[in-house]
Amino acid sequence: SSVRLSPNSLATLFRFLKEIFPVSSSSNRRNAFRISSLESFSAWSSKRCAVIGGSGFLGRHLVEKLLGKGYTVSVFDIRQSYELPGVTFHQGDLCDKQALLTALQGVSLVFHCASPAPASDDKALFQRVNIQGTHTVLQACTEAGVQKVVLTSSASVVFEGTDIKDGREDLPYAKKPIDYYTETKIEQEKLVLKACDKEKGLLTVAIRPHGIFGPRDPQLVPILVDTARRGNMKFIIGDGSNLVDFTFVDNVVHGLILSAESLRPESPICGKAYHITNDEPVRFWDFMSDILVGLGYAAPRYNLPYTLVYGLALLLWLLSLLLCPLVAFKPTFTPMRVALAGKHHFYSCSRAKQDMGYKPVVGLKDGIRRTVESYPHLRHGA
Ligand SMILES: NC(=O)C1=CN([C@@H]2O[C@H](COP(=O)(O)OP(=O)(O)OC[C@H]3O[C@@H](n4cnc5c(N)ncnc54)[C@H](O)[C@@H]3O)[C@@H](O)[C@H]2O)C=CC1
Ligand SMILES: CC(C)=CCC[C@@H](C)[C@H]1CC[C@H]2C3=C(CC[C@]12C)[C@@]1(C)CCC(=O)C[C@@H]1CC3
Repeated sequence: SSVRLSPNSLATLFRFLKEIFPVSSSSNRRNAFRISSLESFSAWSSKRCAVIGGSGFLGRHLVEKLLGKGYTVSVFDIRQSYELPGVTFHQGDLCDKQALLTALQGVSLVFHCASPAPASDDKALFQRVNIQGTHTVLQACTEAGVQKVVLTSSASVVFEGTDIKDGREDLPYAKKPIDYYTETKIEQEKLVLKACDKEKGLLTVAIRPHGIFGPRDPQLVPILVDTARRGNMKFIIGDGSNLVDFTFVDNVVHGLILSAESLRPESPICGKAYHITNDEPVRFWDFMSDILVGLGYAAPRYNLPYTLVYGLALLLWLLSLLLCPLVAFKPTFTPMRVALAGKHHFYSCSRAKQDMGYKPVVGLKDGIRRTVESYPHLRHGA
């Protein structure tokens, strides 16, 4: 028979050993070496983590999974959207280093999942939170002795509004990002990957999901249903054949935890970016139709030329900018959404498969079914 030690019991064992064998710096070098090896081992295997942005859609799914896997979780967010036994909430702005330092005490692993919503399109806010804020997060992690940082980046960092088919991570960052959100996600990812420093003991990795959907998602399904309820979901932009990645939230959570657990000084994933998708590109309009029909709405049927819709969206966007001091209106079909709806954008996750053994845990059909079932209040006629 064999004895199994969990990482937590190893950490306890380490504290015990340290107490009974106090190490003096010069007298017992061999012991010091043993103890420091144990210390590093215990730190690497520690299950104390913090989720920045843990009140959000992805963050909350991540927190729930981490708890199920035996992690001790602290959430840091500007708002508290739920309560869960075993989770400590720290309400604060990630640009505030002191507030972060309090939340990061004793934490060895940080998941950074916070960002303003892409729809806000607020340049100053994106710059403050995604760029300056991430800089502050990295400083706080270094000061608090955090060993691993896992960033939720986005596959969109390489998307410029033109087709991407089976895009790999070595594609260059978008030179003309489609919006401020993407522009600042690029800078954020660069900052986090550059901070990876084995000598200083901080390891970082960036996970790039694409089109996350699932229960409690505040944007994809709600925006889609709102558009359908206003009678604007009759048209297909382009010929409807463009393939896109939509990623069920559980698969993103799986990729995030897998990357955290693979992040070690000798691992090939240090300082790198990884696409995490469902690995099942789907026609954008088939995916939208499955969700709409599942919720009792009609699927879009009439095709409109891509360039016409894009041109109109651009015009409306410019008008909204010009008129914003007089009337506040937000067009549903922004140029960014038209590009996302009418172009191919799907990504290869073979690097994640190879370096960390990633494989989606929920298939697309199953993910769509679970998502539709989770929105009874958005059903047609509800
Ligand atoms: N939803 C999607 O399709 C995709 C999302 N992502 C990324 O995934 C991450 C999570 O996104 P979602 O969960 O969808 O968004 P979300 O809006 O549901 O969650 C973001 C969370 O960040 C928090 N937050 C915002 N500003 C903050 C600040 N200054 N200080 C502390 N907390 C702050 C919000 O309160 C919110 O709880 C983001 O980094 C996003 O860029 C990447 C690819 C696709
Ligand atoms: C045509 C229409 C009204 C579609 C409604 C659905 C859209 C709201 C989504 C379709 C693709 C989605 C998407 C994102 C947000 C929601 C959609 C535009 C992101 C921009 C979210 C943040 C990212 O990092 C990239 C995503 C790409 C896909």
